Amino acid sequence: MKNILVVDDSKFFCALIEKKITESLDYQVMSVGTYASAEALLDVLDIEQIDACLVDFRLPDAPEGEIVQLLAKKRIPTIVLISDITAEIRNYIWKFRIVDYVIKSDNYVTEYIIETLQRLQINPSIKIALADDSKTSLRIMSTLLSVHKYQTLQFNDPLVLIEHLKQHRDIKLVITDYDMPAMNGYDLTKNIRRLYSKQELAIIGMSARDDVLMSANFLKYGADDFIIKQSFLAEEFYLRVAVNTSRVIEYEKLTTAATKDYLTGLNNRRHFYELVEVMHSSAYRHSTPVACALVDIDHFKQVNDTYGHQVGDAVLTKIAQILQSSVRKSDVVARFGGEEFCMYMVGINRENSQIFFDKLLKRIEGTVIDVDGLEISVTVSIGVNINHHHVLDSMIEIADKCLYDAKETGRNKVVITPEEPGKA
Ligand SMILES: Nc1nc2c(ncn2[C@@H]2O[C@H](COP(=O)(O)OP(=O)(O)OP(=O)(O)O)[C@@H](O)[C@H]2O)c(=O)[nH]1
Repeated sequence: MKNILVVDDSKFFCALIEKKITESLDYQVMSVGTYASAEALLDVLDIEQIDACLVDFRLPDAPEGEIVQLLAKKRIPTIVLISDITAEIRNYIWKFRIVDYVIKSDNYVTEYIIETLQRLQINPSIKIALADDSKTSLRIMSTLLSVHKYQTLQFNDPLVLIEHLKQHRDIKLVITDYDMPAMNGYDLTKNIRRLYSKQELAIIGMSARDDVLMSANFLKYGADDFIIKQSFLAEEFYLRVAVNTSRVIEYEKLTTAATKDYLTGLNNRRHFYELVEVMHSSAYRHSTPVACALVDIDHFKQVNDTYGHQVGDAVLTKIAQILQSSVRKSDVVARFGGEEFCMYMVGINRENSQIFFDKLLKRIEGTVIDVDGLEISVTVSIGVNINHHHVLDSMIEIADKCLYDAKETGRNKVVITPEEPGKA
């Protein structure tokens, strides 16, 4: 477990924030009240184990913010607590590349700290692309974002960025300058919007131009936000990045909840139908061979009854992984419910279906599933329909009959639909 170091001489505040952090985050909290004790602790601790630091700007033995400098030297992400912010103090603390500062008297303070710490946990999985022809701008933005632990990719050519976005769908935010030789920010925004909706990827436009229309135009072409380079403030930049990436992540979570099985991460039954209906009608029209298989774990009730539901869940998750990793990207695997899975594969003939499902059966039988030291093996029965029927539900119904035969005739076996007369 990662650690948060709190340096504050108020015992009340330390107790309050420790309670809030341990309630809502997977962090262990260490608290000290002085600069000297923080320094002594940092000398003996493994810095890698400290995920973030929360420090009071004014400590009894270091009243001028010396603690901020100490933590910056150790490169620990730091949130500064302060009760009397002035322009001078603000400039001083930002020099040390802090994560953020928080005004202590504010009622909202603990909530804001928790949100910021939560973001520091999530941000390493968020990829942000930066488009700017100025290497200095790219470096400044990338450094700022790395303090908040975001992953960044830098592009000085917008055309290269567009190609990258076509190949990789994991970028959550693009921050783009306006003036670039190969393509301006408006055109880049328009091009990105042809590839991604606002829910899938956010865009922030940026410009140093003194043009009042720039912000409105960026937004009209599909950007979500705009930052003026001249009045650039780190705290504003971070908030805009956080708001825009959070929106995309929240949408992604909603989509995942609607389409994926919560336990195994496979497609759920509803999404299987959404994906496969289209594939199947095309395969049927073009007489492309398909295999529709139902896979059911044998005597799964016994696993639950003997070892408990948690072990049962681990077994389901492992089998799901095996099924998903056995097929091509173009095939669809879903959990249909309970211990039953459905697989739909395009372009596989009778001979290859037999080879594929026999191999899958053996792979599952030979897998030892380790659940906290407990070693379990299971077998599956598989019913496969490779005969064409234009209705998808009928394809599945026929596979289900084969599965029933596999169960009835001994389990741990594959039953494939017999050849249809006249269709050899
Ligand atoms: N752990 C766990 N168990 C589940 C889940 N969904 C369904 N089950 C259990 O799966 C078991 C299915 O049992 P049965 O339908 O009798 O089938 P079986 O024991 O596999 O027997 P055969 O299919 O005939 O080989 C039941 O005990 C369900 O409670 C789940 O999400 N997690």
